[in-house]
Amino acid sequence: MSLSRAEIVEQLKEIVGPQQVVTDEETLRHSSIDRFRKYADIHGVYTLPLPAAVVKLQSSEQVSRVLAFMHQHGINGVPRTGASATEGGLETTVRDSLVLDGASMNSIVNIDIENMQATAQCGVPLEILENQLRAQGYTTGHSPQSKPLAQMGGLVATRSIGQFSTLYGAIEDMVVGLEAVFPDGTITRIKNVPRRAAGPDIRHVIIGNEGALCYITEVTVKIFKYMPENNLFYGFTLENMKTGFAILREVMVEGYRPSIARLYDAEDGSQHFTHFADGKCVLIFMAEGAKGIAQATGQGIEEIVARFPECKPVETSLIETWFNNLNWGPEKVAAEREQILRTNNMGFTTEVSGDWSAIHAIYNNVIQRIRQTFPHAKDITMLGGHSSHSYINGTNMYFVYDYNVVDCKPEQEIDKYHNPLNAIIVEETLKLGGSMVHHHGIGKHRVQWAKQEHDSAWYIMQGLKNVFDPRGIMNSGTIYPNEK
Ligand SMILES: Cc1cc2nc3c(=O)[nH]c(=O)nc-3n(C[C@H](O)[C@H](O)[C@H](O)COP(=O)(O)OP(=O)(O)OC[C@H]3O[C@@H](n4cnc5c(N)ncnc54)[C@H](O)[C@@H]3O)c2cc1C
Repeated sequence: MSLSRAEIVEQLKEIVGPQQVVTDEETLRHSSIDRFRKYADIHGVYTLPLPAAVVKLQSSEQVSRVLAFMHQHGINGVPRTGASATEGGLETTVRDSLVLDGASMNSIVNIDIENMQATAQCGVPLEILENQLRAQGYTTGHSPQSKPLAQMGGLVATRSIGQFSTLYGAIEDMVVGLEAVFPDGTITRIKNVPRRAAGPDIRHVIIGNEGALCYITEVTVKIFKYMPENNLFYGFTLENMKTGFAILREVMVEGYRPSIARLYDAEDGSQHFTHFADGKCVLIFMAEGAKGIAQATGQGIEEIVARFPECKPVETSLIETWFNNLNWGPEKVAAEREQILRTNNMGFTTEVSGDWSAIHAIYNNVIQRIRQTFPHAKDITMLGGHSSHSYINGTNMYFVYDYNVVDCKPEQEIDKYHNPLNAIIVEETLKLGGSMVHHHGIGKHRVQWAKQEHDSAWYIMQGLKNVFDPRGIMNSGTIYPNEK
């Protein structure tokens, strides 16, 4: 027989101690959502079932005991660390869920310069780890825009990516080993080695699981030498996205690895680079690393861009200024809330990827379909996007859309605007063989396309869920559609 809400809370208090179990209404409301429902949140409207409690976890052993308790009684849990999620991964859609907060597990366990790796608990904010490393002349190389907010567990759980990905890779390229706890309470540790061929790479069962398979408690990542004195910046304006994609492709195919390689369309470019975009697309690069490498990379980029006469260089200090103000901390989140309340105008993003032969068509088809078919297109105040992470075989497209919220209650906003716009972007991407999600995770609002995204490989995805979370207690409705 299932436990009542009061029984869940009582038994949890016995497991972790009463101080660690938070049940005040205000905390529970804010813990029932993430930034996908930021409009409703700003207006104080919460429509999802409130969790029974937020559990402040202190150790892997506690995580193990709590998961085993949930597993035994069929209680749904939503793992959380930095709470910067944007795709509904933190929404509590099941009654009497528990929010499993790992933010207090925040020790940097080891910085191992000899072996160029750092180990941190799941609740260590990336910015804290990065600052400690930089003080010693090293870097994680990971720099998502949410660096001041996000923590190591969530960064790994979402397969996050940072602004310097073209050089350092995304989080999956950085993770050496990890510790995680599975729903039956098993604590498992994947050891730190440079490489091995001992069967499939099981790190990938954990990286990107979005809390739907296991709880990440500790992470070891690679570190790199930090040499900002060698950074070189480049910026260009150009007429069209097609040329921009062609340049990005050339840079990647010729083997250059700038840390930043970004292409903005005219609308997005005007938003970010008001001081010089002049209604044009914008292409920017940063070269970094050891001096010789940074200079050779910069020279290579200049040579490639020179083959495209429509590109006009801009003063490099303009790019550096933009770069230094890119990240989002709590103050920008607060300012955004205030602005949305004042203007009723808000913005969202949807990030996808495609190979070189598809990406321009994905970009065009999405923009045209939104402009021509979205019933509330007149409320859109900005529609565009950028490519920010390139690979030898393709790139991503990060669509950005702002709109005025007109004639709808706060709780209706996502269905009137955000979800239909998301749907167009996902559908157009899947049609051309791309991936519907490049780096924010599937969350709960792209989950209806998860099977289509994976197609016949869904067999493997489903197998993981069946084996590791047979009772379906881990973040129900995230990655795996809720069949009930
Ligand atoms: C302003 C802004 C900018 C952003 N920029 C970027 C960017 O540049 N690149 C990028 O990749 N993302 C970006 N994001 C998205 C977000 O920051 C990332 O997804 C980040 O990795 C989430 O980390 P977090 O600690 O905040 O996780 P949370 O928000 O707490 O959780 C995210 C997801 O991971 C799960 N989870 C959290 N902790 C654990 C754990 N310990 N074990 C298992 N599952 C867990 C949660 O259940 C949830 O599904 C941005 C978000 C914002 C608000």
